Amino acid sequence: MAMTTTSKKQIKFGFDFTSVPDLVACIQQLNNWGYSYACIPLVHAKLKPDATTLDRSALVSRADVILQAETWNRVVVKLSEHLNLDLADSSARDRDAELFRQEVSYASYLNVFAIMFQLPLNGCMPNLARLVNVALHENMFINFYVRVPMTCGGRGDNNGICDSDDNSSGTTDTWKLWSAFSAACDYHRSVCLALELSVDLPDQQELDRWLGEPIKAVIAPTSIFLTNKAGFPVLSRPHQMFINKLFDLDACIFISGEPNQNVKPYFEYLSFIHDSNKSDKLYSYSYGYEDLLQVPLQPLINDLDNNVYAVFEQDPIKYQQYEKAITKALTDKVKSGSTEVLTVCVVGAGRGPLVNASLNAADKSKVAVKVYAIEKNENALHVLNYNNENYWHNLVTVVGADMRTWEFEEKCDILVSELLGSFGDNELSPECLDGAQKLLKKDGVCIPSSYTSYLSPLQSQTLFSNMKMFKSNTPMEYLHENAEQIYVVNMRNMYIISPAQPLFTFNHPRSDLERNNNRYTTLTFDIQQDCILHGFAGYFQCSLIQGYKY
Ligand SMILES: C[S@@+](CC[C@H](N)C(=O)[O-])C[C@H]1O[C@@H](n2cnc3c(N)ncnc32)[C@H](O)[C@@H]1O
Repeated sequence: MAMTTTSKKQIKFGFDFTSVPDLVACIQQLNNWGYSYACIPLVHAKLKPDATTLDRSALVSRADVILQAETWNRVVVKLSEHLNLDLADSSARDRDAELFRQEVSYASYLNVFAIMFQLPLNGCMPNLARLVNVALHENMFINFYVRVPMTCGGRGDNNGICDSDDNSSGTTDTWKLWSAFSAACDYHRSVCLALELSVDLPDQQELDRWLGEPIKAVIAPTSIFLTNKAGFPVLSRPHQMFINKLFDLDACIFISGEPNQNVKPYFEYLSFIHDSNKSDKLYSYSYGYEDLLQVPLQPLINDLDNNVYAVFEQDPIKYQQYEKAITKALTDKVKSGSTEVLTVCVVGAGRGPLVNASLNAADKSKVAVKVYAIEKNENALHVLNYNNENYWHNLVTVVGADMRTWEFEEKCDILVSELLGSFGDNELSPECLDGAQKLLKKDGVCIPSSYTSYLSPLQSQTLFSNMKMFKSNTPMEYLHENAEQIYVVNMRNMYIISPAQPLFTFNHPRSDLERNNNRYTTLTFDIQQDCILHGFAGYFQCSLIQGYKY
């Protein structure tokens, strides 16, 4: 595929042809412009829109052999616009249903990239949804792109289409129409959104809400572009900002306009704004893992392997912050009059990055320390012993034990750990540290000293579909089990419905060790607009030592 390659990711570009008298010439033109994908009507222009014949063998599309199979894989075909599957007249409805079946069947035979159709803006679509479900049931490899204008006046020149006589729902909110349709298709992962951008963008909230939808294609009409002084197409600032967010979703961007105009500059301009968008280091690090659900680790029950430790150790920020926090704790102790050798216990030491941080901190603060590394994973102990001999000059005491039950004659001044899950306490840090607190002197310091989990309501059809399919290919089979599970995920295709609120806070050391760690609370969120609650997004904030957060 001829796609734009940048250090960040590839963008897919295409052109949306309104009619294609000569398909080979059209694909040639596409290549000349540097676009990769073609969006074309499936049915040849020779077939008049009002044709009623069911025998379209000579008319449907073109013989598939005129294009190579891999070229068809880069084609999105548009179903006939005149099909109306929800007509009251049953014979006309049945005729259109048969034409729909034929077109979908032929598109599926061609192995096209996707099948596109317009969502009826009168809100009348139950039979369309039924036929889409039937088609998906019969052919699991097809993808439907449902073309929806982001605002009601956004579909080409058909301004005010929602006000037409057959407007049965009376709604002008195209998001609601899409949402109802997608629910009628049970949020099937092969029913995706082709969002048509409008000249006037809706307000920020509505824009953000679209980002929670499975947008796989974006139709950018040439009419949304402005012309700069040099005569080249440019986008307004709000359009630029929105399209940059769409690039992140990996959607294919289709320019739509007159094919006889020079459309190459549109593609060049969009590539330019994509490349000038400042690159996000973390994003490129996690590229390919967006919206991928993973079950959180349970390092207390399961012993981690070396790959997992290696991933932890790549964190560019965390260990620097720990080193700073341990340095502060050591200097604070010395300032407060302590002259003896200070004892640092690293509990859950893994392969030793926090031991390194402790030794570095001792060097920096010029405080004499005695370091203990406590780890219950017997395999990680080999690495700790190796590091001790080869790098730590045998200055560290390596202990194979569970921190909750280890008997320690002395007490330590500083208890260092990193037992936090993505939601704070979900890897049982509070329970482990409560058990380890007996290792700490009365005036000892815990690093981290506290952490708080945060929660916000979330709309994301993509995450919801991924959740449904997590344990099986049959969405219903494990639905409830899957829905009760928490996941670690790098979220991209989502909309945060309301800002996050703090949930549970844990402090260390605790004065009320007799209290268990069960927590229950209720949060109330202020919701500004209609949306679908698919789940909750959680994260945590941690204070290593007062004044330090990561
Ligand atoms: C999230 S890992 C962090 C490892 C290391 N500190 C790092 O930053 O790479 C947590 C470690 O704590 C260990 N661990 C968990 N619970 C423990 C317990 N109760 N006693 C001792 N070690 C424990 C696990 O085996 C694992 O090595």
